[in-house]
Amino acid sequence: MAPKYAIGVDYGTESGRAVLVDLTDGTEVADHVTPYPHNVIDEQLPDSNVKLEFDWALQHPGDYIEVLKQSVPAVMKASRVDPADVIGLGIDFTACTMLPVDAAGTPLCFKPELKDQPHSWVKLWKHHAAQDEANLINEIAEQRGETFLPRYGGKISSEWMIAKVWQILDEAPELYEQTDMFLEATDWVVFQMTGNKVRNSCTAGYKAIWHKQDGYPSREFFKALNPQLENLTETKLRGEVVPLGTKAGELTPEMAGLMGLKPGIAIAVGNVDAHAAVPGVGVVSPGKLVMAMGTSICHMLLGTEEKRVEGMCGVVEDGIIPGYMGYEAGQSAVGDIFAWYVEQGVPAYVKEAAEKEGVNVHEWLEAKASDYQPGETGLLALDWWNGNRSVLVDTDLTGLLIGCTLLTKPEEIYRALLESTAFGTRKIVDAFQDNGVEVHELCACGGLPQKNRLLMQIYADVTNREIKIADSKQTPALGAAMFGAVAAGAAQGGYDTIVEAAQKMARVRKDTYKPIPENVAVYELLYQEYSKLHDYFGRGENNVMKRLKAIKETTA
Ligand SMILES: Nc1ncnc2c1ncn2[C@@H]1O[C@H](COP(=O)(O)OP(=O)(O)O)[C@@H](O)[C@H]1O
Ligand SMILES: O=C(CO)[C@H](O)[C@H](O)COP(=O)(O)O
Repeated sequence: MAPKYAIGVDYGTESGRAVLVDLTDGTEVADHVTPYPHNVIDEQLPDSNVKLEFDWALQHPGDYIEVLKQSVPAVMKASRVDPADVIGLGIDFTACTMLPVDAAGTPLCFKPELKDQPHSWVKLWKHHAAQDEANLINEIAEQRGETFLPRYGGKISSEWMIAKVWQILDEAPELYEQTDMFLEATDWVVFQMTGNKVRNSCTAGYKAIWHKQDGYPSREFFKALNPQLENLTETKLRGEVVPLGTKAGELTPEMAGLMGLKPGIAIAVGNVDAHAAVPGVGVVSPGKLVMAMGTSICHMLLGTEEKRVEGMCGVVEDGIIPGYMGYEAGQSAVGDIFAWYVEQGVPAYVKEAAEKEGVNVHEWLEAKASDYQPGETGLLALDWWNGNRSVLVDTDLTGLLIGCTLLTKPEEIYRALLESTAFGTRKIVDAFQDNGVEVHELCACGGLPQKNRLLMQIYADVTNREIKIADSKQTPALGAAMFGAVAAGAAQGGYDTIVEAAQKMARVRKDTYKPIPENVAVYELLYQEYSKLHDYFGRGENNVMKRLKAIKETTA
């Protein structure tokens, strides 16, 4: 029989990419990236004078369709694979990236009369302007002794569905009324391809407080937030929630025409980028922490029991791999911090030198920073440039760099920023380990492990654990393709379970990053200092970051 193929489409923060995968062994035959034409909308609405407030991050839903229109035909063309041999397609997405739609499923921002209303647009995962609502959700849930709270590390994040929905109700009540449903963007794109509105258990579980046995929180809880939210889950969040790997439907003839595929192929229910990466890197059993390392890091882990872990993003039964508890934690900015420094903090001579040497600024700084030993810069940083997702769960926290002198060099600051993110990951590893969820080894995927060797060695040294690296450059997309193959099923040339698909299709590289004992010892000392700063600024002893933010908001 001719080999069969599936396509995985990975929707990242700034771009979407499609990968065409051979189902016999996971070979990535072709890939193509489409940058989102509108990128992240965080200053002004498109074709409008409307300026956005601080902490907003929106997207244009049309950009997601553009990825299907450009990247899918591009991989078909490059591979010369016969469309008849493509049996399934899966997608993964950033989350919670959500949007309000009308009864026909049309995004409200597509309506001319609503396009100038910021709340009609897609709220990207890193939209952090619903922190007030998140704080109240946590306060009220705690007062009421809601049993869901421990499943989310004790705090519901402002990045998630309920805080974002409530912000819309608070700030744009008419738009809330006009909304027929709030959908995760991943479910909306699947709806575009199949005509079926199906909610996936992964985003519902991690981002919308849905539980396999208990469903959503009670009407009483929502009423306590705001009486207008009492019926939220039966109305604007209604819809069947189905497990990962389920076939959401078949590709419609119209979309097949746009994408260069055959109508009727199996489309898997939506998934989250980091979660799809777990089978993508071949992890289908406990003890192996998968780090999806890009603009942010998501830390994914399987376990057999539901444990309480401070500040984790969530534990969801079957949330990653069926049969296991799926744990998620994360850091809201990692690559984004390095990007900030490269774009905003580096002197002109660095940019000129990098250009002269034919490397990018990251590469130039990495090479220079590699000449330093751990501790030699005298610097230490807190990695909260975009708030803290785990373990403090507080988007109002901000960055900190300590130890600068008149002799401090850009590469030293760059190294301190790399180290700060490794310390943030160590906090997460320790939180799991200390609460009985074992972490034996780390598996890294995403853009960063391909780009920065120094960063990966620092992570091995700071966590004192070996790090395996995914062989795929597009691990979430590979995982999404696996789910596409499962949606198609073995009878069509796919797989019946995600475990089988991962065993056949995933690979890690032979070379790994191993901790260097001398570095581990110094980083242990630095980590103790990091921990003191972490608790001092992050646990209420000195709320200077919040006070500065409050002053900024009143004077802006
Ligand atoms: N050489 C480098 N070292 C460290 N970070 C880098 C380097 N090159 C790019 N980055 C960062 O990588 C991030 C993009 O990661 P990537 O995995 O490609 O994207 P995404 O998170 O959107 O999927 C950006 O935040 C960028 O600043
Ligand atoms: O919270 C998430 C998953 O649960 C986001 O999707 C993620 O943090 C964004 O990913 P990336 O940095 O790869 O764009």
